[in-house]
Amino acid sequence: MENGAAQPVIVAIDGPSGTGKSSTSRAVAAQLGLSYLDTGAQYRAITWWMVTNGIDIEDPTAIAAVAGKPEILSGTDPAAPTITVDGTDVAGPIRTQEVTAKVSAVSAVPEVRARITELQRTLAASTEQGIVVEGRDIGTTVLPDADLKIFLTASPEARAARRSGELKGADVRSTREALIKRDAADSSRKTSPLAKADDAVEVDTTELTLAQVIECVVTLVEEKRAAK
Ligand SMILES: Nc1ncnc2c1ncn2[C@@H]1O[C@H](COP(=O)(O)OP(=O)(O)O)[C@@H](O)[C@H]1O
Ligand SMILES: Nc1ccn([C@@H]2O[C@H](COP(=O)(O)OP(=O)(O)O)[C@@H](O)[C@H]2O)c(=O)n1
Repeated sequence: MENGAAQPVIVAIDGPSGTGKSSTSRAVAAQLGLSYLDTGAQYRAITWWMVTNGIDIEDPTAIAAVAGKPEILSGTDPAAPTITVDGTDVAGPIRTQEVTAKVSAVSAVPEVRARITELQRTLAASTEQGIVVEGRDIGTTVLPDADLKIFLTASPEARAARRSGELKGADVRSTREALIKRDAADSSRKTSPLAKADDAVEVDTTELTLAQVIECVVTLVEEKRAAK
């Protein structure tokens, strides 16, 4: 057993859309008494602000010029995560098809990434028990010294089926095409693309239930905690 207070544990969970990052990260954080940060929600929030303020999404220079303007706040309680922009609750508006279609272009702009990465590092450094941070570049760029890095994968078919199950009325084929397009944009951008860190544990969730993925990650975190 360790002496004194336990060291905070930092967990990075990355992977493409629909692999189970959000559901797994939230549940793991809740079970282990850790904070939870959905970094995709932050990129969606800044994209929502750009759209709402009429910024041309095709113009990286215009995006860069205003990247510092919106104040983005993330609440990290896994039981009730929150996201606000300049004091407005944007949890609903950031999930629209319009924001989803535009988020990859906005999040590819280096000034946007620098801004959001700083917010993420500040939040991670301020937790007492530790935090589960999920996204695309957490293990590679945001928190390269994380105690545990997980990279979730799943077949495009499984991911599309999961996503279209959420978006009522969306057909699996067009959801699959949109996912593949977003993966390609996120993986090919110059600044911190979607990538597996060399020291990440890869978990293919295609044939696993959500409960099995959660259990697998909880076990890995507990092992890391015990070794600290
Ligand atoms: N292993 C799994 N098996 C079946 N459904 C899953 C699994 N993991 C997640 N889901 C479901 O798939 C959807 C997308 O999961 P989510 O956690 O939002 O993925 P991501 O954050 O990677 O985009 C959710 O409805 C979730 O409940
Ligand atoms: N760490 C991160 C997280 C998200 N993102 C961007 O934000 C988008 C939305 O992320 P998300 O996690 O909400 O996406 P879903 O997988 O939930 O659909 C991604 O497609 C990326 O363009 C990023 O660039 N870096």
